Amino acid sequence: FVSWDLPRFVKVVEVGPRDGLQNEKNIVPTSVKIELIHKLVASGLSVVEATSFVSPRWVPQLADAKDVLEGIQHAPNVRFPVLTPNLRGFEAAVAAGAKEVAVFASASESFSKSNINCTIEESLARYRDVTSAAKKHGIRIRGYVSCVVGCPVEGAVHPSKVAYVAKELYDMGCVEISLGDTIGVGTPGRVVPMLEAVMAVVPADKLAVHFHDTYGQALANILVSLQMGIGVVDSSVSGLGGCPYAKGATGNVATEDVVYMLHGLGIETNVDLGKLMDAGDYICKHLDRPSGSKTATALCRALFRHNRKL
Ligand SMILES: CC(C)(COP(=O)([O-])OP(=O)([O-])OC[C@H]1O[C@@H](n2cnc3c(N)ncnc32)[C@H](O)[C@@H]1OP(=O)([O-])[O-])[C@@H](O)C(=O)NCCC(=O)NCCSC(=O)C[C@@](C)(O)CC(=O)[O-]
Repeated sequence: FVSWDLPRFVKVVEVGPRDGLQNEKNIVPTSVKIELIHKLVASGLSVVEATSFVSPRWVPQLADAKDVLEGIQHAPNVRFPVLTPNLRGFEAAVAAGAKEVAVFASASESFSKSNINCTIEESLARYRDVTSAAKKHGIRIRGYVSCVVGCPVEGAVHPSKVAYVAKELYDMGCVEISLGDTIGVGTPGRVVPMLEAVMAVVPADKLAVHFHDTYGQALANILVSLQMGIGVVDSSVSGLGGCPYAKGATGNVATEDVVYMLHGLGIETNVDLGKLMDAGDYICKHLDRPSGSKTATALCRALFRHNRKL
């Protein structure tokens, strides 16, 4: 499966405003979320996952989903998917103007229970209702599979379980399946067999990868995924994030680091790294924390040294 034939273009799906901010201790004001989204769009990103229409009791950080979605300036050729865990979330999202939604299942039974309070089969039944409603409304629907290599409770997850859930989501009408290493334990040694199993049942051009960087393996995992034919990569500006129901998991791989690697490989993204760093700087200043992106940190230091010499 693995080859050096890399894609010429990779679509970067920015998940910072959703995955990045869902785990923040302090509630980020709606206006800051909207400004962050606008800055991310200004950097050239064409898909920015904006928020989640989930229970505010479960994820209070995103209780302002409706206001965020309604407050965004919708630009042509830019998509703003939102997470919907059930029909109720789907209906609220559509009422607020969503044109794309995402459902999220798990390859691990324990994580399904702790994240969405139901079994894998129950979640798939809910998502069949959501996908059929989405088809009626002409809404694009993405499916996530979480815990594709490891689960915070069960440990290693067998590739066959990931393939099963991915195929179910694909068969019910999800047009893209994002494979999430929710706790960031994967290495290329485990990611390759997982992708082989999934690619045997879902075409590579319908897959995306979503790596958290807990063990610093995300870029290596992305590179092998590209070599295996994947052309869509999820990431979070400044490496924000973590899942409230996966203790110890850090943020997604930083978008700045992904873009730097892709450009270094000669792969186009349409993303302007400088403008992306502005977006990262904006949210990090608001959160009062340094960037989780090694690229942003190194480029800022280099710029500082350069300016001191002038
Ligand atoms: C699925 C539920 C709702 C089940 O939650 P539940 O408690 O089993 O369901 P419920 O039907 O009993 O509802 C509980 C309360 O939520 C309300 N409710 C019910 N549905 C909605 C809705 N859509 N929007 C707003 N409110 C809703 C409902 O009305 C009720 O309100 P109350 O009577 O207590 O006032 C809950 O477990 C939930 O919201 N979970 C979401 C958790 C979450 O967002 N986790 C982070 C997602 S990240 C992830 O999954 C991984 C990913 C995608 O990033 C990829 C990766 O990194 O691997």
